Amino acid sequence: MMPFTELVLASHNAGKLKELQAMLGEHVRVRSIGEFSSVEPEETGLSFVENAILKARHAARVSGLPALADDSGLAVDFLGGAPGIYSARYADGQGDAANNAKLLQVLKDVPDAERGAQFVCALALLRHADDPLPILCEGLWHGRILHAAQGEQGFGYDPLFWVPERGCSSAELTSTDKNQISHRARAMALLKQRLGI
Ligand SMILES: O=c1nc[nH]c2c1ncn2[C@H]1C[C@H](O)[C@@H](COP(=O)(O)OP(=O)(O)OP(=O)(O)O)O1
Ligand SMILES: [Mg+2]
Repeated sequence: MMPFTELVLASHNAGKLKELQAMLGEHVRVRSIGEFSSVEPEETGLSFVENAILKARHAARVSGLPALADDSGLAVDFLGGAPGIYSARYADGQGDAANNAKLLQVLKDVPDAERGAQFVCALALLRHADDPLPILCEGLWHGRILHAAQGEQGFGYDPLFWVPERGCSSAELTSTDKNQISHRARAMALLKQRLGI
């Protein structure tokens, strides 16, 4: 049984919000943090989990509702896991296109066999701002970094992420397909188990 009827999604990323809403919308009334605040808390944590908790805590505090946050990113093997928790800030806050251009440039001479990468997603659910025991779930999605952007769907690094099990980039998947196999989908499946929904 779902322990509450309404929750706030603590993300300012439209692509993420759409995916989370699609995965959760039939179970609970989903609100967006944008309805309550436009302030984005600084992501000062040193792990996905810490950042997810601090975003959820902020959202729970300003909304008075249970809050779910997603902290995610791309970990590239050749780069020792970078950009990782700094994925959104990889090109110094210039946005997705600049992040993607930088990644392609950095990996320019790296052969296919060394272009392995994983998307990482940490979800944190706080029942209230002072919840001492957040529910934490994570998901990984293994793939490879392409040599050029491919596809128009999704957001962020999707056009650069080759999905071996589908033989296309993540930006060439339909949203329905991506939402069944992605890092976020895996983390969400665990969260649903925890919530009994
Ligand atoms: O499925 C994905 N497909 C493509 N790219 C993705 C995905 N999932 C995370 N990413 C990238 C986007 C961003 O560069 C970083 C997340 O950063 P992250 O701080 O968690 O999110 P954000 O700043 O965009 O929004 P917010 O913090 O308000 O939730 O990883
Ligand atoms: Mg962020």
